[in-house]
Amino acid sequence: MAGGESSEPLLDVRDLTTRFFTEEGQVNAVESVDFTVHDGEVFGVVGESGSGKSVTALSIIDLVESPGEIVSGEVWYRDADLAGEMGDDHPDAVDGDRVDLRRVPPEVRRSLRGSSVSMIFQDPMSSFNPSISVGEQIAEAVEVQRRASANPRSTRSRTQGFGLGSMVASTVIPTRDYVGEESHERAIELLGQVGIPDPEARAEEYPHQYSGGMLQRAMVAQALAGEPDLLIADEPTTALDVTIEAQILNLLADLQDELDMAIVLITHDLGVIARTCDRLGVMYAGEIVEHGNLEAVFDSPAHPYTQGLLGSIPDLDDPAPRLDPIEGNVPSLLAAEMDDRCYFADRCPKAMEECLDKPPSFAVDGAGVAEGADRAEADAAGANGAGGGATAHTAKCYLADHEFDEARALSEEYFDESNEGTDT
Ligand SMILES: Nc1ncnc2c1ncn2[C@@H]1O[C@H](COP(=O)(O)OP(=O)(O)OP(=O)(O)O)[C@@H](O)[C@H]1O
Ligand code: NI
Repeated sequence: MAGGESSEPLLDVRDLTTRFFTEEGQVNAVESVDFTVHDGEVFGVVGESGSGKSVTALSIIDLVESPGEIVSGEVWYRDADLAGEMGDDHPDAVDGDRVDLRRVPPEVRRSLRGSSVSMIFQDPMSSFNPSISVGEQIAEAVEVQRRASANPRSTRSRTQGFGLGSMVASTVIPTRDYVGEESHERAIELLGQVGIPDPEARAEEYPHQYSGGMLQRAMVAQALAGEPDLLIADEPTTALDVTIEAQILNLLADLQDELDMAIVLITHDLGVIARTCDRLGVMYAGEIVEHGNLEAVFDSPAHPYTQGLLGSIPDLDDPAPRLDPIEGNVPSLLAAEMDDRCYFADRCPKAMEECLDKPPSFAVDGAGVAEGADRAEADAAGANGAGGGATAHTAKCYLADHEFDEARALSEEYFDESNEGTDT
């Protein structure tokens, strides 16, 4: 490979599948999800409630809780140092300067949390202890990362070079006595960086003394403590009013620029996607059903679900309208109730007989994937070092690559009849 900046993605998620094994049955929350995130870019994940956005995020950083389980998939993360450390003991987890986080020991995955990949959530209260001052908690996060980066990550050097005691101390949140002055100073600096006025004084305050927007900023500061390369933000502005939302989105954009951090931004709001993202994946029923760069997906959406979502925000400059999605219901993700067909077919105005088979991922015609000599041009045009794969516009929909044929359309009654029992 030529020198210069790596064209390999920072994160490459392949065939990720996560299920919950509940008493009611198996829930297919995330089904064979593929996407990449490149250095310094914002990748958006959009979809209705229950489509699998949060479970996708939690799967990447290995925070899925029982009865959930990641049943298959690869999560390739580019980190040359880590790849070097893992090479001897876990050769199958390493490919060049990338590491499959699914194939390294769990303690190695844990050690990356905060320092390489950080996550912020909709509810900042969930990230803070109400009885400890905000500054103290951010200082703790700084301290934890400081210790973690002072210790080599690999299991071998950990078990050989350090006793079990120091290994535990480095992974458990230190008590306040351990938090050094430097970490406190850094915490105040971070609060200032995320736009908290008078950070020195505000650091002393407790979470309940912060407004929602301020606490959201503080959570961002906490997530930045380990200087991550990738920030996963799950609906970070959903609970906020429009003005504060805009401020937080601007803050994330500034930080991303300043720190050259990549962001995965999860939202159900296409207006937020339009304002912030370079590329996006549209999720429906646990799958990414359309994927491409912002212009491609917004200008020529291929999946009728995406078309429906976009139809519900007629004016992108007016952030007010909420998604009022397509008629019908999000399907049950219980495996026993899922038919082996396009999951959107029963809500789709253009469903055809072909949609009774599960659609593969089609390249949307005329976009993203160029032929022959144009290919190199298309790759070169894919900025940010993104290759053809990253710029490709794809959709899991027969119509992405075929004309709608009235003669093969499924009548509306088709699904009503096959859903008998739900009617009165
Ligand atoms: N702990 C759990 N036990 C069982 N099922 C779960 C659990 N957590 C999530 N699920 C299921 O996984 C599916 C995907 O949920 P997820 O939270 O990822 O959706 P989402 O797209 O983030 O929705 P929202 O916009 O409401 O946050 C849903 O069907 C949900 O019911
Ligand atoms: Ni969610």
